[in-house]
Amino acid sequence: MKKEVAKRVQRIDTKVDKMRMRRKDTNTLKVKENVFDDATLKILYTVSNKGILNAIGGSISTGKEANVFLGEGKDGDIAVKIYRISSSTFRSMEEYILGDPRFRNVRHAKKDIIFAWTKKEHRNLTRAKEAGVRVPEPVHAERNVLMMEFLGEEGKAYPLLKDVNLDPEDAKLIFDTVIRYVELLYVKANLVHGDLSEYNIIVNPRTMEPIFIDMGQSVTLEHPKAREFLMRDIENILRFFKRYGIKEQAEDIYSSMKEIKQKTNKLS
Ligand SMILES: Nc1ncnc2c1ncn2[C@@H]1O[C@H](COP(=O)(O)OP(=O)(O)OP(=O)(O)O)[C@@H](O)[C@H]1O
Ligand SMILES: [Mg+2]
Repeated sequence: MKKEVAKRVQRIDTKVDKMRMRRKDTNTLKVKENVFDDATLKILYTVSNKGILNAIGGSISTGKEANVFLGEGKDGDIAVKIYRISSSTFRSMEEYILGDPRFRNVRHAKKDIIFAWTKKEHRNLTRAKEAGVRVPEPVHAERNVLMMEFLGEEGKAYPLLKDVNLDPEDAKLIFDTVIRYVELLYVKANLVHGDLSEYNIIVNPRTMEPIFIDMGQSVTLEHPKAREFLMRDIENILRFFKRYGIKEQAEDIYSSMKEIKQKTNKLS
């Protein structure tokens, strides 16, 4: 048993080492920041010991705050989203803050915020799923590492909505589903995505099914800006689908959702 675990860790280690090597090659490499700092490596060991992640593979994406990798889970491919603890902006901040006794705990605080954020994304995905919204199935959150269903085939991620060629019929179908999901989130899950756009919707190219991703910033309706975020989400969607001849008004969509919400509340 121990041996097996060691083997798994070794596989993760080898992959990490490869990543490190590739880090030198800034052109091919997408991992610019220290994703695999010691703390994160430890987390990868932990989830490896728990049997959740067997190996970590190639980079799927490098974002502002997180990197997404293909991973090998218990039952096949999973997506591994790693929030970077040390971002470059934070490092320069450290220079000013470290050594100042008032901020003795700031590094700790920053970490805690990232961990809370990761957990929140996991929880938001669960909540969205329970409301009937198609999202990547959350697998596990550990510190700054979120593991979830990999949306893709044979190691290749499905495209984002922004990169899919749509005929007007598919566009209308996807649009209707996206609006239905926004409504389900709002009415059933009490959630607003908060960063919804063609960049955070994945499309299964075979079924043309839209899938919402990136829900770390999603807020509950108690949030003071929930309404503002909801309007912005709807407007982003309308802006994207305008090119396919869809010309609805954000206000109308919002009013209709609000009405349904009020009716649902009265019933319960
Ligand atoms: N479950 C998944 N399956 C396949 N690909 C995914 C999955 N989740 C994310 N991706 C890919 O990784 C990219 C980045 O993911 P995501 O949008 O969640 O983070 P992000 O935009 O980098 O976050 P931030 O900008 O806050 O750093 C997506 O655009 C998508 O291409
Ligand atoms: Mg994103």
